[in-house]
Amino acid sequence: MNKVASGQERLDAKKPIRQRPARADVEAAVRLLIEWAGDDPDREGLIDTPARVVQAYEEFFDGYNTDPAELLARTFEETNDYDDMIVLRNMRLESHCEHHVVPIIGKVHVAYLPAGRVVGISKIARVVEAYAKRLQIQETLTSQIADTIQSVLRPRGVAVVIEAAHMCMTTRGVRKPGVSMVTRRLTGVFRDDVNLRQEFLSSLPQGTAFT
Ligand SMILES: Nc1nc2c(ncn2[C@@H]2O[C@H](COP(=O)(O)OP(=O)(O)OP(=O)(O)O)[C@@H](O)[C@H]2O)c(=O)[nH]1
Ligand SMILES: [Zn+2]
Repeated sequence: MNKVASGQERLDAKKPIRQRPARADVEAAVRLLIEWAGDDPDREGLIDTPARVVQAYEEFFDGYNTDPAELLARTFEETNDYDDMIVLRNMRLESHCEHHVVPIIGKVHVAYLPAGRVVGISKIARVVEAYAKRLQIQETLTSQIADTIQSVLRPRGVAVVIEAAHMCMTTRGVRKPGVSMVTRRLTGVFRDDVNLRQEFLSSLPQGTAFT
């Protein structure tokens, strides 16, 4: 098992990153937002909405409760010299933009080249979730996923590509539906070896962010 954090760091990771405000205060804040929208928070259809929104936030932002590095702590020695690319394509991305707190919906593709040890594939998807379920910008999300896998698993290289639609651009503001943003982070051999990088990038499905 890789060493990923000291005992104290591990204990800290189980706590939320920040002290949370009281639930009642947050529900009161949602009431205010309903009034700001122009509606009556006491009408029947809205009376339970503050509680629902607070609960939804617990789901949307559950990533703050998880230490992504810890998720990769259990690795398996690969004894048959498997040394080629391992690719997880088409992981659905559901995140929220840190500027407007509206959804970012897309796809995440992750590849790594192992150096003796491999990780359970679901753990890669869990790392994606742990960072996606936070307030994000796409560039940061992309880098965090790649850099965590690189620093904990220490493979020969990691490649992360994200293609996503930002609701802050499609449903408000500039209102450009159909636009997707593509970001990528390459480490190790994926950064240095043009052919390898090309092999990975050309294996990715194109234009799939909205499905
Ligand atoms: N680079 C980057 N920008 C993002 C991301 N998500 C949203 N944005 C942009 O963040 C910017 C915030 O700009 P501001 O001028 O501060 O906010 P705003 O007045 O609401 O901007 P508009 O969306 O243009 O109306 C906007 O251009 C968004 O499109 C992201 O993941 N990465
Ligand atoms: Zn936004």
